[in-house]
Amino acid sequence: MFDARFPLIDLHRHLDGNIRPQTILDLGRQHNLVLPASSLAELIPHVRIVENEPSLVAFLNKLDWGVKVLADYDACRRVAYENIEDLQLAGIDYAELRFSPGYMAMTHGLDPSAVVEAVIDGVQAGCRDFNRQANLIGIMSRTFGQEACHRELDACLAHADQFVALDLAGDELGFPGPLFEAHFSRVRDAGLRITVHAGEAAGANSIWHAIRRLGAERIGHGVKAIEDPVLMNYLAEQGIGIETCLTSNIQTSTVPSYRQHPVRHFLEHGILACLNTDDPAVEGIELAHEYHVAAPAAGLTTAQIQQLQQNALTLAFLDDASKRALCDKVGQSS
Ligand SMILES: O=c1[nH]cnc2c1ncn2[C@@H]1O[C@H](CO)[C@@H](O)[C@H]1O
Ligand SMILES: [Zn+2]
Repeated sequence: MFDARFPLIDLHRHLDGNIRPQTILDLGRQHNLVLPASSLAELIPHVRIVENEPSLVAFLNKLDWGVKVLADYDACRRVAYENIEDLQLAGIDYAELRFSPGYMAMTHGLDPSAVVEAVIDGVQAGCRDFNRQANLIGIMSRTFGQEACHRELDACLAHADQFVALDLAGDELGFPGPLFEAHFSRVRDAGLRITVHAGEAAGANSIWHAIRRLGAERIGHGVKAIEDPVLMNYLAEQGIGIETCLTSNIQTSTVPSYRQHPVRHFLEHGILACLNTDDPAVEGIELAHEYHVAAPAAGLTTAQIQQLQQNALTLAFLDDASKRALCDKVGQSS
């Protein structure tokens, strides 16, 4: 369904939502941690969605074992490195990998700034070894409150030159955008780009707030934009991107079925929507599934699916020269 002559891009992919079940087992053994299971088959239901969850928060619980095994900085480096190998295995040419250093540091009392360093190190080694291109987006996990998010932001801004953007993720209903205005003012002062998870669990107002008060240029999920025609026009006119994650939206019960997903309306309205994974290991999918299975099931034509692929390049936090270089590299190898 996607065009192999054009770069395959994942702009919304949580590095800490993509920790391999086998790695969870390995790290658990290595550090003598108590896990809910000792075999892969028994572990899977604890770390992967096997049945759609009733809510976003229920879905997010499935990410927890992945970070609970991050007992030291080597473990953080390893999962970052494996994330790049996964890009190669999935045929993804360019990804923006996002992670929450505070969430990764939390269980074993690691220093979030040193977690950032370990992730950068693993990503750089992976990009060399697997001939991939990736940029990093720092996440503030709203679920742990304003103070924790300031500390996460400190850790990211201490390595500001290694990030292209900052994001806000986690429990959108429990911790709404207005709690994080001061944080994003710091992000803007640092000259970083901004994408925000909004309109996933909460409504269209959460998207308006992310754009107007937080400075979002892209919106993660943005499903609820469909409820507000004025917002739909605004997104199209301003070229604000929607990072759509179809399977994730089903698994969190944000939308009842692929067929009822608003992505078709976004495209028909001229909104720059693109297709992404979200948390591939937890969801049990890869980007190819979203293009080949989920997008057709959402009622998209081949032309619309290729539009999604092009929109990802338009929306990437890359300069024009890097975008051209990426196209040239893919064009030459296909
Ligand atoms: O689909 C999602 N919606 C909102 N937050 C998410 C989603 N997937 C992961 N995270 C959140 O991102 C951080 C880890 O990168 C965690 O806070 C996790 O809960
Ligand atoms: Zn996400």
